[in-house]
Amino acid sequence: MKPQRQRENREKIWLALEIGNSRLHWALFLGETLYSAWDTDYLPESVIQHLAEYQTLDDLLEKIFLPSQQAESLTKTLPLCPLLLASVVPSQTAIWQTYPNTCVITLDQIPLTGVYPTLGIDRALALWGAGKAWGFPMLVIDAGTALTFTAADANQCLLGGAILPGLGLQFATLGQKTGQLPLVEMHNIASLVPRFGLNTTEAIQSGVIYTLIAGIKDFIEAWWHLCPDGKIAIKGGDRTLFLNYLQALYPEIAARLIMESNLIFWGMREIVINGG
Ligand SMILES: Nc1ncnc2c1ncn2[C@@H]1O[C@H](COP(=O)(O)OP(=O)(O)OP(=O)(O)O)[C@@H](O)[C@H]1O
Ligand SMILES: CC(C)(CO)[C@@H](O)C(=O)NCCC(=O)O
Ligand SMILES: [K+]
Repeated sequence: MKPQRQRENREKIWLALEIGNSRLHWALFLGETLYSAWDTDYLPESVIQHLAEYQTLDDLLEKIFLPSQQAESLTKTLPLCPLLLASVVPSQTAIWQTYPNTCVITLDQIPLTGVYPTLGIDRALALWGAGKAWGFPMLVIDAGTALTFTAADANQCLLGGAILPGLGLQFATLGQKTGQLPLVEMHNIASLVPRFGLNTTEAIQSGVIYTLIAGIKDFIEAWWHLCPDGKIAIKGGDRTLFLNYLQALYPEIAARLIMESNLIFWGMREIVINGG
């Protein structure tokens, strides 16, 4: 085992951080290899400002909650490693720039053509990562805080996409902006909810989930109309739930979906390794 450890240690170690609207998404890379990926809540500003004081990557990872057995002695004596940052939350970007070895990814580093200036870096990176891994034309569905569709043609040119409130936001909005609707969540619901709900919670779950699934199906059909051989990758915190529903309701669509939570990290790796 020892020779392998030595070989790995010679690979460049770097951290990738994607700041989403709900939480932080992390990956630890050894050269081109994604060694570990995990999510955390946002860190308080006071903690981030002190991260620079940690002397080794081990100390840093402990602070950002990497399941400790994975960090192991691999990182014990290494100095703080480069942090590659992609963020769709400007206030958080500013905080993380206080970490000494940070490089913020911007749209101009991604070789997609036809992008518009305010396109989210998460959408661009996920599309680039998916297209580089599985080929273009590619449609990425991000089942995150916002639900997004982002597509590129065979020439790696952005076709565009769509943005709507994601599953959690739809429940939250109903709970917060009405007088008597409860805050509903979808966690731990293994089976399909009934289409015609006979209580308030079931009615909200049905309304949100079945219209979201219908919307996803409609975008996918429009995509295949445009690009019959177009690929589709799905990511984001609600991807499994959506995939389960699609498998039950539209198995022929589900069978063609590529499910991959790390698309943004594949996009970042392309930029680190190949400069795009
Ligand atoms: N542990 C969790 N914490 C927060 N959201 C979760 C969790 N597990 C599943 N989810 C679901 O994930 C969704 C948020 O997705 P995700 O974490 O991908 O969003 P995000 O932080 O905005 O990231 P991104 O911007 O990369 O999409 C919520 O709608 C929620 O229902
Ligand atoms: C749509 C979100 C919130 C999805 O995370 C993000 O990509 C973003 O803030 N985008 C900017 C607007 C755009 O992509 O057109
Ligand atoms: K999001």
